[in-house]
Amino acid sequence: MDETTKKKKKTAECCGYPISIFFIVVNEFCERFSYYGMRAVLVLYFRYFLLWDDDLATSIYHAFVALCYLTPILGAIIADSWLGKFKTIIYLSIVYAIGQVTMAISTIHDITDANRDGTPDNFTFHIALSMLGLILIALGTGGIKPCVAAFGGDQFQEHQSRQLNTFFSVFYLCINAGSLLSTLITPVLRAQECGIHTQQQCYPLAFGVPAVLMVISLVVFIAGSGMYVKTDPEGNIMWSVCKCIGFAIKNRFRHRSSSYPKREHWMDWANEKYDKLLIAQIKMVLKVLFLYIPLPMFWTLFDQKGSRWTLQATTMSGDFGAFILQPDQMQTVNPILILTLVPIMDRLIFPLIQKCGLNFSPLKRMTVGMLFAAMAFVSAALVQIEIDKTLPNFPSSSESQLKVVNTYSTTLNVTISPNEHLLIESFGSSADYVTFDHQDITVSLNTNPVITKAFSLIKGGRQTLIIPSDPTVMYLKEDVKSKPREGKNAIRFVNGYTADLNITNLDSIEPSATTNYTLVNQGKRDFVLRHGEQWCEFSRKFGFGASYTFLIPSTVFSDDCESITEVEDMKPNSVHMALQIPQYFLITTGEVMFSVTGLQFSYSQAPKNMKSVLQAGWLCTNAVGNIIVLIVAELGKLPKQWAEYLLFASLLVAVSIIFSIMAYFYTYIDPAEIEAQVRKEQGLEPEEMEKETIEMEEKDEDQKNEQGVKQTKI
Ligand SMILES: CC(C)C[C@H](NC(=O)[C@@H](N)Cc1ccccc1)C(=O)O
Repeated sequence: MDETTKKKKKTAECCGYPISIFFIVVNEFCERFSYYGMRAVLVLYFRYFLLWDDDLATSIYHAFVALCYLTPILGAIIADSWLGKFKTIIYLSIVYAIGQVTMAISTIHDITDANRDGTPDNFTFHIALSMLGLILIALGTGGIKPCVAAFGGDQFQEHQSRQLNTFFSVFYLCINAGSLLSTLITPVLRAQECGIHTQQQCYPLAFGVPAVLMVISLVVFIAGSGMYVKTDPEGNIMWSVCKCIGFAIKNRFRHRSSSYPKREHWMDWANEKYDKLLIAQIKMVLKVLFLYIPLPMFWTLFDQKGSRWTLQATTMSGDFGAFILQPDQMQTVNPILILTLVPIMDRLIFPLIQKCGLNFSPLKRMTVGMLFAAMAFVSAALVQIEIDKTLPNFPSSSESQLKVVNTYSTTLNVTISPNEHLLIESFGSSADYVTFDHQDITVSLNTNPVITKAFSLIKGGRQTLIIPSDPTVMYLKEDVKSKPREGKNAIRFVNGYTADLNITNLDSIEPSATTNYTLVNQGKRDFVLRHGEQWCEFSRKFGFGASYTFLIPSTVFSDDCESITEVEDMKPNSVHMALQIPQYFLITTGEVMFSVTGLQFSYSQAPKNMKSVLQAGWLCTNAVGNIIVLIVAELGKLPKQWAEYLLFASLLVAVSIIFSIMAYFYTYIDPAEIEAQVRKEQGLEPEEMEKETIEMEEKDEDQKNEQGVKQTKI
């Protein structure tokens, strides 16, 4: 039975949809849960389990994401040239599940924690195992990605073209439902404590649940195997494509003299040796791939949601009254909006546009999607301008900033050479930082006798001059010079008490000493101060992104911690995270128009034996977009973040103009019809041809109207 016949095999239907689709969308839901769930805790695993620094953790994370969108090419080649989509999905899902299990095992600290101190003793083992796991996951997730969407499309018969379009929307909904649930659940699992010998953050559970979901995904897919329409690969198609293109180029070069008549298309130079059908199919694929060239720019903006926009959120306030939103949780707005916008677009907006007689063809939708993404970045720039107004005035690389804290018993007159005079009361501080364009300063205090001391400030840094109860030992302490990470608050204590103090979660602190900064989350936090039998409790409510120095006086125990003074080194964030919602709304509207349409378009414009290849080409635009983000991050940025957002928005507008011109010259095709025409011209399979022609006539006209199809002969 050849493939065309298989396509006509009657499949079980429910409400006009093939029942097999149910297994495919559930499989996609579980797979995306597995992928995004693992991704949600990956950077934290690198940072706090493997103890990598921020730069290494984020670079490896982005490299992994880019790899996940490069491996689709491999999966597509295997599927279209060798195993077929069904077997490729099964085999690569097994690789994927093994990868997830390997990753989960690599996070069990007890495996190498011989001394039972809660940290692994052999990091090489954990790094090697997790890298192996990640490579297998990238192979699996990327490899099956182009096959699953195309395999879903294959389940539909010719008369189900409207259902086919809805399938791609439902498919996208499942992706986002899976990713939304897992991004909410896995961080909670990670926050649990577990372990055999010592209780630690529960990474094995956070990675284990995605591994289980991947196994379920595989089982669900296998469960549907009796119902699928399975198309066999037609030999090593990719190799034939490469050879055919190579021959056309060589042949064209050999006949470059003007004495040879021109051919309609450069691929026609392969006519002498290759089948007309193959040449026609290659032309279809190349036309679409050419159209994809500008598309990575969309993903370059889109993928910055996870990086730049999350960083932007760390400088904002996430207090929504009824709940507190962490900066990285803001990203879940995207899948939530997808779940609401896809049905609205499909059921309301697109039909309405069609009713108005406007031809909103797929390529027009994609162009508008790009413009929405550009508007999202303009919105991000406006929000950034608002944030910048509230940010502290951090020192430039040539400046130094200094603040003075006085824990001496009386008010002091502090003179900082050459002409800075500050009057600072006991257990108080200078109002704000003083900026110097030189590093060497001399500080004089109006004590009796006058105390004078020279200091060298840090270039580009912020410091506090701590004047303790014995001012002769005044000293400099380095301050935070950027907003604390993840919207947390940086706090520290100066011990003005006469003896050592113990403070909850901090090391013991000597008299006159200052602790290093500790990061605390938003909300009410309690600290217990102890010295021997004496203790008192001290509570403070924190917002987002502030920094404080708490001055502990000698009377701290007699007045039950009441006299602790708070010095605000950095104001809490005041611009609300809700202001990011418009930019999320715009980028998600853009995503629905661009990504869901692109998925459908890549399927509908591909010849039947190259459906996965074109899906892989589509996913590759995402990989290139991710790589551009990496390069831009490395190359440094514009001095102002809002300017960078505007630059990206303008670049995308320029790219969308180029894309719209390319789209104008693109003629939509029905690959099946073109293949039938070529076969007819070749005088092949007359019976088969007849059947196809009848079916094509029966085909739903709606799709053509919807897509603005202009049938053409390649
Ligand atoms: C890039 C892929 C083609 C598209 C797809 N991604 C999405 O649908 C995102 N909206 C999912 C998401 C979830 C959570 C946070 C950000 C984005 C995919 O993964 O297949």
